[in-house]
Amino acid sequence: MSRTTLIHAGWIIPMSDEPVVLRNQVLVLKDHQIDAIVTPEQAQDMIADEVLQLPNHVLMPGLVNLHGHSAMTLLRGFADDLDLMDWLNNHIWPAEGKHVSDEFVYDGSVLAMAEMLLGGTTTINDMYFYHDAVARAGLKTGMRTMVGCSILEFPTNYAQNADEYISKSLQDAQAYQNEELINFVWAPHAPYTVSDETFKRVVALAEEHDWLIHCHIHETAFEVEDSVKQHGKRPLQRLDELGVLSPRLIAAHMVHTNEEEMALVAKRGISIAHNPASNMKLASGFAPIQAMLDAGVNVGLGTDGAASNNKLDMFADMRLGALIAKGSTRKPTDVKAYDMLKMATINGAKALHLDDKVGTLQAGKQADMIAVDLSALATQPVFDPISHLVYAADRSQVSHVWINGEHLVAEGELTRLNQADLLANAQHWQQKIAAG
Ligand SMILES: CSC[C@H]1O[C@@H](n2cnc3c(O)ncnc32)[C@H](O)[C@@H]1O
Ligand SMILES: [Zn+2]
Repeated sequence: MSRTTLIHAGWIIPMSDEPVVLRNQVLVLKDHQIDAIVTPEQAQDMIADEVLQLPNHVLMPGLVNLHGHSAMTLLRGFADDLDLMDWLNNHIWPAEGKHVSDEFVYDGSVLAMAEMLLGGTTTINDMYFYHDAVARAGLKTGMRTMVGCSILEFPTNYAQNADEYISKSLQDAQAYQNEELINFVWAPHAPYTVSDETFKRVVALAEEHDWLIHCHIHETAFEVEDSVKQHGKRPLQRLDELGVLSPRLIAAHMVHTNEEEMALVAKRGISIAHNPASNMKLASGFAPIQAMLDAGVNVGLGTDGAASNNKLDMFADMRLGALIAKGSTRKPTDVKAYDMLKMATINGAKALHLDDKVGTLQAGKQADMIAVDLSALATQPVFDPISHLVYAADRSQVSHVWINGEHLVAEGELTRLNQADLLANAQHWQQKIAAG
């Protein structure tokens, strides 16, 4: 039987191309889908199973976290104040070698997804090991999950070599073929950990299985310089020659990108996942986001993992991303509030080829949406809700979250998950990891 909910919202921001703010309108939610946006007068004649009054709230599409490693919540605060290669080689990879297992990934991913849901994230583009555990966490929490199947040339607890990463990924994906909210993506880790031969295989497999590709690219100056030493070319050029650059690719970071490369990225139709907090914390540098947008590149927003951010807070990263874009170029008009809001919603959906389903509030789309309560003192008065969402609001102001029409956060509380269980589990892992 079909179920209708009428949501009366103070402001509705559908995230169309131009900044549109609808005042005091009603969104009609029918089962999994957005049915219409109507006036309160039109809504009066409608029969509904539920009516929600959200007079001080913005209703908008859910946030799309375009780059993350969910399970790394269990390593949050484990190694701070280091640059990327020191952090990975001397701290994170040894710790992952000791602790990462199916259980670690499931528990860490559920914790991450709970944190993200409470903060208004409705899609995560993940990249980690033990893909079945990530997919199970997505099903448990109700999060729309892109399960990134990592591939490296060296052994980890999950697999011994590229062949094994690939065969396990294909096997893991089989069980989830009919799950609406779970999709699988190839995730070759980075140009410095994946060989030419494996990249070529990934391109062929992506075409064969119609999967996207998600890869860390040009994250640090060291990565680019080292590639020039090892291969005689910058990573992007190497990947272009290997056929990796296409609209299937989501390039995480692209901090060190020159003008020629931006033009190539635009020409190849690649999307970029910008991770401002992780780039600042690992001291990787400032990605030239406005220049990329000007070049016509689709740029989305990501948190990266909780071990390098250390929050999974898209509101914090929208604010940080918009501020550092201006500070780094000394141009106040760079990455305006609405540009950033697009990055965190529709641009992310486009990168994941999900924009026919989510990313905007439009009739016929799946209902991935959030309500943000602006009645807090910190977001008063309201001249422009778009400004507040990017520059003033906090994730704690997210009051309601729906994914595919399911109400997963209501009045700021998780509806499916028990917070006390999540806390107990996090403490269990803290003790285990601290014991070495
Ligand atoms: C194969 S994906 C998981 C792999 O990536 C590591 N990782 C986490 N954050 C970053 C980053 O910003 N750059 C490069 N690699 C990263 C993570 O620890 C896993 O080993
Ligand atoms: Zn990453």
